[in-house]
Amino acid sequence: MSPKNYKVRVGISIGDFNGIGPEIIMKSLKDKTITDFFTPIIFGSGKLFTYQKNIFKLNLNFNYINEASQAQPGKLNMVNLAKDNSNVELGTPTEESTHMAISSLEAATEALMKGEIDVLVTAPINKDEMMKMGFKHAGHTGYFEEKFNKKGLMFLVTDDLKVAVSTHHIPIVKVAENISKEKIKKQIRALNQTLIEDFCIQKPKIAVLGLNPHSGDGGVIGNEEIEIISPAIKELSDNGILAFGPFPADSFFQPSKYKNFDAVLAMYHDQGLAPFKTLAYEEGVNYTAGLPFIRTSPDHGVAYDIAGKNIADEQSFTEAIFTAIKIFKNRSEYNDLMSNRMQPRKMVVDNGIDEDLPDENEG
Ligand SMILES: NC(=O)C1=CN([C@@H]2O[C@H](COP(=O)(O)OP(=O)(O)OC[C@H]3O[C@@H](n4cnc5c(N)ncnc54)[C@H](O)[C@@H]3O)[C@@H](O)[C@H]2O)C=CC1
Ligand SMILES: NCC(=O)COP(=O)(O)O
Repeated sequence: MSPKNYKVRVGISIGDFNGIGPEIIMKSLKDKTITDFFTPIIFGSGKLFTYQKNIFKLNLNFNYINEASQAQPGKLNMVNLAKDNSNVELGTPTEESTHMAISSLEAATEALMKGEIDVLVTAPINKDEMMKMGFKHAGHTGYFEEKFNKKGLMFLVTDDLKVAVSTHHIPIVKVAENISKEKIKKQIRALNQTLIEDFCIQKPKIAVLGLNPHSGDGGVIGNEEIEIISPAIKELSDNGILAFGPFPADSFFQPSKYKNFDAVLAMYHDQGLAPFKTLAYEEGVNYTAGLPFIRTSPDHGVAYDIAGKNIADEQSFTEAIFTAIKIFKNRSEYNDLMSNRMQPRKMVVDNGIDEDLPDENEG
């Protein structure tokens, strides 16, 4: 078990440095007492951050290191991935900034897998530019799934509202064919498990949204609710998981409804993220649940339109850091609790996050 005063080592990948990544990272770390709470380890470049900290008039001092294992508590550690000057063109992605985004993510992920950092917080990337440079995934989620050989669940969280999405970054025309009873069952189990293990909610109540308008209206506007979603919910609730629905998505996000549940499973990206970002934008955190390692990020993108203007709000990034730390501590406590249980009472915990979920058909 980590002692109570253990300072979690928070790895930070910098994303596209021509977006708002470095600005929100530095603003999140600007308070001199921040290292009392955790040990930051940025995978970036000293010269790049020195240049940008002057633009944003921030007074930070970094401890430059060659690898994460050299990080020191009490300091703003920076793994210096590039010794030369970087050409900064705030507001425009370049080959150089995209290349650095990939290097930073890869170095941070390696450190995470080697145990040199405890959690990873990723600053926003430009998926399109990364894919043009050979990166295989339309986002971090797919990248981590491949790296960790496990299906993750895109889970957007605040204290009050938690929304997961059944399909991730795929075209809308592919959504229906990527929804299945088995997949939804596994995702609800995964959601149930992450709520217990990572968020300390003992008996989570989970709402599931329908796919079609009015949840299909008895089948006249689509059959996925009748054939796929309702049977999945029924099987799980027969087995003790508190899953409810399918609810029509258009009216679900009234406070009097969503506040009755600990989390929501939406069927596709914008069905879940549009209401989430409307209700919880500043403090929203994107957490990739169900993986063996902890990764969070802010709930926004590279924001090229405001890069360099010194108006980017760092709150979501700060929340991403503290959410990752909280999950790390909750998970450690949960694991301690489970491993200390007396043998006869030990349950086999089906975390429901089987590796055999079919890949989303992105093409
Ligand atoms: N985790 C990640 O790596 C994510 C990456 N993206 C990528 O970002 C790029 C741009 O995506 P958009 O849809 O334009 O979303 P965006 O989040 O970058 O921007 C949407 C609007 O929100 C504003 N905004 C975003 N973050 C802000 C902040 N911290 N403070 C103040 N205003 C903020 C922007 O100025 C813009 O007007 C795309 O390439 C997308 O793939 C988008 C979401 C997450
Ligand atoms: N809309 C969420 C998003 O784009 C972030 O995705 P990912 O990079 O976490 O896969």
